[in-house]
Amino acid sequence: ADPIHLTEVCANTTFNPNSIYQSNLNSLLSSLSSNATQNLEFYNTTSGQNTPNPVYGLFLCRGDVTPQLCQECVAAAVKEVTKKCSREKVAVIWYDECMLRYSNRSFFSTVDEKPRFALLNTQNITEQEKFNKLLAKSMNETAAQASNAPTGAKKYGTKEVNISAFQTLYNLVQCTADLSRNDCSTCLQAAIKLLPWCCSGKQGGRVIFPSCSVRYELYPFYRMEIATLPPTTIHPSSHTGKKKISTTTIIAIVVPIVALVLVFLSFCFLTMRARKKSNAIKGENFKKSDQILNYQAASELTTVDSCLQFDFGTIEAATNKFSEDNKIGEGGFGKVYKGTLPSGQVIAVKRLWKSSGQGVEQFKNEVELQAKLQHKNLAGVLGFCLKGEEKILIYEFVPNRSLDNFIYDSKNQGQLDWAARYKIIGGIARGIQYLHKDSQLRIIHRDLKASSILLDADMNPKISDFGIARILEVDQTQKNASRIVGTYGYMAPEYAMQGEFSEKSDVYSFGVLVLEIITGKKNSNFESEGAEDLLSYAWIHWRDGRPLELLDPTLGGFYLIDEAIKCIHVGLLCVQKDPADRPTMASIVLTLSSHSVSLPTPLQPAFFLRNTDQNLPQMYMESDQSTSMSMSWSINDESITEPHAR
Ligand SMILES: Nc1ncnc2c1ncn2[C@@H]1O[C@H](COP(=O)(O)OP(=O)(O)OP(=O)(O)O)[C@@H](O)[C@H]1O
Repeated sequence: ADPIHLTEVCANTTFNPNSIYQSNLNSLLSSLSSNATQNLEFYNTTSGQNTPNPVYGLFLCRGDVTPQLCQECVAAAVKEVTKKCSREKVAVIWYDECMLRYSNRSFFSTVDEKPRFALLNTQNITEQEKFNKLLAKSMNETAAQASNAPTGAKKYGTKEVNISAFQTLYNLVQCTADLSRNDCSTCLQAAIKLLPWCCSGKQGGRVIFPSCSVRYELYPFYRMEIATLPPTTIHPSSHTGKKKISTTTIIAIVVPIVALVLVFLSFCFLTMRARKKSNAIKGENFKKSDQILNYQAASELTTVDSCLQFDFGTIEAATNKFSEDNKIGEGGFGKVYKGTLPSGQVIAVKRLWKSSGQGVEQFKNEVELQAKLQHKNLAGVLGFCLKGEEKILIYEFVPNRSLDNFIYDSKNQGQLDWAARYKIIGGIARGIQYLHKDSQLRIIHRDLKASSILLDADMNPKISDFGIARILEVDQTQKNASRIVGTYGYMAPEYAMQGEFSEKSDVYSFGVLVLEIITGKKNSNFESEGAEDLLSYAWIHWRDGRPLELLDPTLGGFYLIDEAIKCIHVGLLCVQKDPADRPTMASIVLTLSSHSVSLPTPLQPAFFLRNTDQNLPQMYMESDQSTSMSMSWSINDESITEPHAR
């Protein structure tokens, strides 16, 4: 079988064609290829050591692959990396069976945990708690076994553990052979720690670093006969004992396993064929392995710092030194500038206020995770930039400004006819659904509002700031856990009062947005006869059987009645006081896209945060002016623990 390509990362420092670096790299790659034919499974070398631009490189084959497969894998890796990273000085490419990397810096005998990525098997496990314990224990034992080999020896370990009479857990760990015992152990521990993060509750998972990797499955994915041999260079006297154990175990374990594996493989093969088309996987690089292994890319962290980290000088140049002419807005988190990269790509640059004290590593990690979230209705994160205390986020530029510029502005309202508004509502719903359920990270936006919905050239909505609460909060200590990010008029009562946020608090904000989009009225600063806020106003019209009177007069009576009623109905259901009475985003998306869906009757919504309510904590009254802010409050503040919703 052909080697299975997983992914590669090319860093953004480049070399010139026909340079010394290029010729050193060429000889490095040919030396790696030829050493793979010498039956070596690990080889590191430096090319051009006496030139100003040496290149350091290595390959590592998985501990159980045959010399021939190792050789084929390295050859494929050389070919592919030359194509994919043709000008980059630093690259790493991973296959199922091998990895190859090179750099302009010497990385031998050092632990590198980045770039890294994870893959998970989409099947769930039962009895998660018991499984997690078993996995942690067996992984640690396998890691200890592999890292025990001395520097230069093969650092590879596998372990099979019975979960039940019918199920076995298979573990595999490996380090590059140049690592010391301690370094290998450190690297494997770091990778094992990430398993719950990527693959909790799943039947298989792997975390892959340049210096080591770990993987587990409920089926044998490595060659058992080689895998059961201990590392060749250590403890030769223990070979016989181990072999005896394996011989007796083989009879008891391997026979049923082989039968199970055959059943499993036939199942996989059939499933794979059936799903081949529908099983669309995010991330081109993972398609092949996903199809073959029924795998789904998990938060595929192709995260090399240099890929996502922009140089401060580049951003300064792109924004004309953060000039006022380039400033496009200012929000609760910082000023936003339009910028143009040397490649011509237009970007939005958010220069965060300097107040936050979060750690750089966690900031980076969070941005890296979020950069992987890709959806038509999200304003994507492209990267970040750090300098001293400066923290800057870089987004794709969305040209048509934010929704608030259209829905509340009497001059622009007319530009949004009914079809445009319905498309915007549907797009926002799909974007939130993706954040809640479909992305590998479960993200609760916490600050949905008209100004966080940007519009592209075709007036498609793109949700912005979707992970900013996480980016700014990731490293906050638990004692400060009640920090609130949110905006007056859009916050669900339980979130504003008790700091409890969930998917359902986003649903509440979505409901407010829907009502604003169709009425052209703002929930905060609401001015209208007969009601004190937009939600009461909508409810009264609904209750009195006059819902269509709610619609924005600038629509001029042109709308589809069914769609308009559906939007009002959904909007009112979303702003119910009890989160359990609010629909999920998935059911909202379904409702908006179907013709006949029966919905429950809405009750009177939660009326909350009205200017006249004297019982409200003072900070909310203040927040009316600043529209959005991060607020910390004391958990013990009595005024907050009393609910005030009517
Ligand atoms: N990716 C982007 N593309 C184009 N314009 C953007 C982008 N992100 C933000 N903007 C513009 O910058 C303005 C300020 O954005 P920002 O997200 O900082 O604040 P906000 O959403 O208005 O308020 P807050 O941050 O307080 O929630 C927005 O109104 C929008 O017009």
